[in-house]
Amino acid sequence: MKVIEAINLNKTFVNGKEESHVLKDINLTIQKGEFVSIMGPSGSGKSTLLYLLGGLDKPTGGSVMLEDTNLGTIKHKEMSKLRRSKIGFVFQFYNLVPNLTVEDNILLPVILDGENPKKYEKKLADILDTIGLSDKRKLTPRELSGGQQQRVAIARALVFDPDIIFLDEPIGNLDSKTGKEIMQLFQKINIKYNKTLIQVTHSSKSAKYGTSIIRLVDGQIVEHVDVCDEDVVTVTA
Ligand SMILES: Nc1ncnc2c1ncn2[C@@H]1O[C@H](COP(=O)(O)OP(=O)(O)OP(=O)(O)O)[C@@H](O)[C@H]1O
Repeated sequence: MKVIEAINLNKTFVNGKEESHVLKDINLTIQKGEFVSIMGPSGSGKSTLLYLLGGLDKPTGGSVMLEDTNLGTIKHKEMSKLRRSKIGFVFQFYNLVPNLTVEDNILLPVILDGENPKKYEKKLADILDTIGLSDKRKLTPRELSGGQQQRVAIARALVFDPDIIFLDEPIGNLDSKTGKEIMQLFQKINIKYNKTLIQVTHSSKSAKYGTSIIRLVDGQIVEHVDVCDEDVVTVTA
């Protein structure tokens, strides 16, 4: 089943008199359950593409369809609703609130949404178990390692049980051992929970935890290929 489709997608930034045409006629389809890695040289438009696919920015031409919804024309209020119910984001820097506990950071989207966090107690316990931080729920981010902080950010992205999770260089700030553990967690989320994941990465090692690779060069897709079976890093969940 198709979850995201980009049709003749273009993005041009205008700074004064200067125009930079960053994405050029991108056409792509992402299927449910895919774990896609967007790769390419610095400045090729990877993050721009991720933000357009996730509805964080609007195209200047063409469209992004999330199932039946056109993200370019959707109203602000509907987009906020969609973000809560269907889409999660994890960034390179964890963006946690320093003086809130692990559990309050995870439940922040629920609290901001005006919902009763008590209703999410079971969900919270399950997510803490998935990310392996059940015993750290009362700590604050400064009492955690970088990898643990990223796990909390992942948990926060999972709280509304989104279908699609967007990852912008999610292990870019971590050492290689911790990065590997986080990639294994994403693979578990992809396989065990059947979530669609889309990540921007510079690392071909981390791309191998996924199912396909999109290569961007100068704002154009030059390749969208499956990760070869022999290359896939398989984790026993
Ligand atoms: N808001 C903006 N205004 C103007 N130009 C922008 C804006 N955002 C991105 N760009 C430009 O678009 C181009 C692509 O940026 P983008 O961040 O998508 O690339 P990237 O492939 O993710 O790069 P990197 O690997 O270095 O993070 C760059 O030249 C950047 O300067």
